[in-house]
Amino acid sequence: MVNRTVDYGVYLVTDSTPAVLGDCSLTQVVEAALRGGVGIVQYRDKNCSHEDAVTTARELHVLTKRFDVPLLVNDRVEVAVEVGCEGVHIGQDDMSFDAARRILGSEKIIGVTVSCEEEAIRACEAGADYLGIGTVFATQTKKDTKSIIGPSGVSTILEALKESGHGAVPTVCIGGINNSNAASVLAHDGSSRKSLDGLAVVSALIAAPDPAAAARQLLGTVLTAKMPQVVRTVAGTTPLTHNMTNLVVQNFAANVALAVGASPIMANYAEEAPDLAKLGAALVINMGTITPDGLRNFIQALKAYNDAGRPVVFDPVGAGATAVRREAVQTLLAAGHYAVIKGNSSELLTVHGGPSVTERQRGVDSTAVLSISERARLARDIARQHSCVVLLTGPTDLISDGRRTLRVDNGHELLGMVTGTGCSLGTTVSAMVGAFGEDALVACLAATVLFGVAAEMAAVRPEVRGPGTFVPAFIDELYGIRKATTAGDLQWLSMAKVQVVNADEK
Ligand SMILES: Nc1ncnc2c1ncn2[C@@H]1O[C@H](COP(=O)(O)OP(=O)(O)OP(=O)(O)O)[C@@H](O)[C@H]1O
Ligand SMILES: Cc1ncsc1CCO
Repeated sequence: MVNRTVDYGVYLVTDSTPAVLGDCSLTQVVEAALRGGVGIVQYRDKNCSHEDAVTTARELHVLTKRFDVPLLVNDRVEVAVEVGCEGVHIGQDDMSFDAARRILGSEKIIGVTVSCEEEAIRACEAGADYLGIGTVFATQTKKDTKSIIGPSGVSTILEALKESGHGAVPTVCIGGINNSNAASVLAHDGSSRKSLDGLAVVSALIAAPDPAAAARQLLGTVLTAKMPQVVRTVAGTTPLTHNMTNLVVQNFAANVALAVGASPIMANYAEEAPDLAKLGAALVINMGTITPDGLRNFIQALKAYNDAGRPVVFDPVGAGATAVRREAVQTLLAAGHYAVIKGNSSELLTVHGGPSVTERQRGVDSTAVLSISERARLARDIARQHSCVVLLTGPTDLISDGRRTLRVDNGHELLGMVTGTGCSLGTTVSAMVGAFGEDALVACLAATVLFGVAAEMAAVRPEVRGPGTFVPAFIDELYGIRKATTAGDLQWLSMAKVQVVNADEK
């Protein structure tokens, strides 16, 4: 079993046949798809010579390494060995799993195609690193399909995996998935108790006129479909959120945490941090009402959480407003690692720019005027700089882990008229990242969309006449969405406005 985090969200399987690739270059198409957010690539060519397969796989491996994405080879284990790529994918009629494992060793990824419950359970028992479940729909590229299982067949297999204790094995489904049917395939799997980790596609990317755009669209669909799982996990595990936060928002942030199903503790004394981290908490460091004593406590608590391997969310409130805050930001950034850095544009310009930045915030609200693309780039660059997820708030929120960058267009202007909505979003993010550590980007996305949709629902309630009446309605809607999600009602998901963006676009 390999010990690395693989993003199975959008899984590209190559096809070099003229009917699919046309006269395009395979490496160019794969590069575009990687730019669009593909998280894993499988090189599949059943017909070419060993030498040609090795040459192509080597070219692809140079590319995938640049994107820090694993490359697998379909069936041809000897090609994978020669190229030194990250693993193989084998079908039921290919080399046996045990033989492949013996040749490749324990560090390589081995995925297996399965089309029924028995095959799925057998592959998991043998030690498969992930399963490709299919064929979902009949396709031009795979006419030799034993069985077309449809979305309901996928659900049956997922259910069987859960029942047999293999719920943790990652799964993708494959066969005729494209941007028109992806959402419904994922929605179908939502009824099962184990969710798909991603979608494997061939023609939807290889034959797409713009593979990068097609990959972005697919990724947006996959990430959106994962949000209910985050909300359910928080509701089901009641994660502890340890807030070292400002004097203004203590009560509001604690009530928001309760509404989303988390357990808040507002504790500013760092001596408590090791114990709380041991209890599985996630920490929020919010410097809204910073003091010298507060700063010392932040640093000590940050170290305790880093030592315990528990996530920390940094909310550099008012970062650009005063010299004291600008210096505190630098001190806190240098003191340890954050899972998430969140803030408005002014705050994150200061985080990015260091002490010489020209951004001068007038208070805790943002005064920066940046375009959406500038904000996307800012979020992406800070994420890379600090190896974390960045959540840049405002009327449009931008979220990036340095590789995938998303915009969320949910929310309501009343959120900007109430103090502490950004801070309580930080608290919510900590609960979501604390409960759903496998993908902090998805956790941030779920928190942000949940906030935005709850605000939209609250704003249209008849009793809401302004910021004062908005606050209790907003808390009620957060609670309502949590309750609906755990009861299987995902109507709120249709209100989500999520798009994967190209952070390189000027
Ligand atoms: N005009 C707006 N329209 C829609 N949503 C908004 C608007 N302004 C803010 N939001 C939402 O409000 C939340 C908080 O973002 P904001 O940028 O106001 O944080 P902040 O400045 O850190 O707030 P605070 O300092 O009050 O805690 C986010 O979910 C964001 O999407
Ligand atoms: C108004 C205010 N002042 C310091 S922190 C805070 C809460 C919103 O950021």
